Amino acid sequence: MTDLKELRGKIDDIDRKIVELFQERMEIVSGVAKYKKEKGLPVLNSIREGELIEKNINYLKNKELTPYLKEFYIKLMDLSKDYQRLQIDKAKEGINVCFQGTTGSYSQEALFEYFGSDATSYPVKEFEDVFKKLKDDNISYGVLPIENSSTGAINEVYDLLRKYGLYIVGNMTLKINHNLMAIEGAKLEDIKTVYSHPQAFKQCSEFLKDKGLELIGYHNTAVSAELVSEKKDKTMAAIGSKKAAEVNNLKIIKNNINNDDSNYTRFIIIGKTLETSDINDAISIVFSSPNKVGALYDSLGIFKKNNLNMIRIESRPVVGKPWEYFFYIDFEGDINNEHVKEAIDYIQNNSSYFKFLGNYKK
Ligand SMILES: O=C(O)C(=O)C[C@]1(C(=O)O)C=C[C@@H](O)C=C1
Repeated sequence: MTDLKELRGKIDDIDRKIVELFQERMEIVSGVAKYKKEKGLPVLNSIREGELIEKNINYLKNKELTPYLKEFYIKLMDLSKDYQRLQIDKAKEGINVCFQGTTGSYSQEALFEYFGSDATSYPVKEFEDVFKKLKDDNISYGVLPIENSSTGAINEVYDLLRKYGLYIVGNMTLKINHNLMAIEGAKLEDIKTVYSHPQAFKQCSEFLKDKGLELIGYHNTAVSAELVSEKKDKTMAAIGSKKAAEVNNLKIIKNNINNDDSNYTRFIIIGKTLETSDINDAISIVFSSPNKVGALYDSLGIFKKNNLNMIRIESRPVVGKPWEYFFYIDFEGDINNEHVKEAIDYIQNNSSYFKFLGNYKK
């Protein structure tokens, strides 16, 4: 009879190999989790599981083991899925993102929409602080509003994108519903002063006009709500999101006061490095053309020549050079595409200033 010790010795040798292979498999599975997270794919793929079980059963020489091997793979892939979910959750938890404003601001709402509610959000006072804060090792990304569908570009953010060597790595659009809010018991007739971001005043100009209200521009809609809540003054109101009213214990006196019901703000996500991925389909650049006949025309023509769809153009003045401009262009494309490279090379070589701002998902 074979010695039990000897058999166990053989099992130990096999197990060591299994552990090595198990570890190797789980490391690959972790890569699959990363890919699935980026593409927004579900962890479970029943078709792949079925195919994998069938294929591996075919490798079996001892067919008596079929149900055992089947069970083994079902359990193995359950563990694989558990591990993938853990990796995805860990990646979300680890993300620290900075935004301008305070709890309840639209930027924070955009941040949670983009990164998920497990992300840790850090508020800062000014737009520029978001850029500065990204120098900290523990902050990975920043979220900033870049344009509104009713009032246009947020110029300060455009200017800051040139000043700092950071990249646009994503963008997201949020529907903005502004509300007039005040402390409990206050009525519309009591309100004399309204605090909010100047952009919000513009977006609610129809509602605000002819009411004799004093409008005081503040850093941010949510900071305005915070102030009104602190002052406990019935004559003061703020304009901001429903969330800002909730977190500051304010009552909404009038909801949806924006001029246009389809009021959207587009936010950009900025990061420290250029992030490339095969799902990225939008590119942002900024350049300034020499002040001579046809220079801008030629630069823009290169997009048509390369069959690239321009989606946005903004201009900002070059301070110190009257009537010279920086042109910000967003166009569809992926940085690895030959036509994109050709267009970018042309603009770079024919501009007095050029900066690549990022390649991200539209
Ligand atoms: O291939 C995949 O899509 C995986 O996620 C890997 C794996 C596996 O462990 O083999 C895990 C979960 C899926 O349901 C299918 C297969």
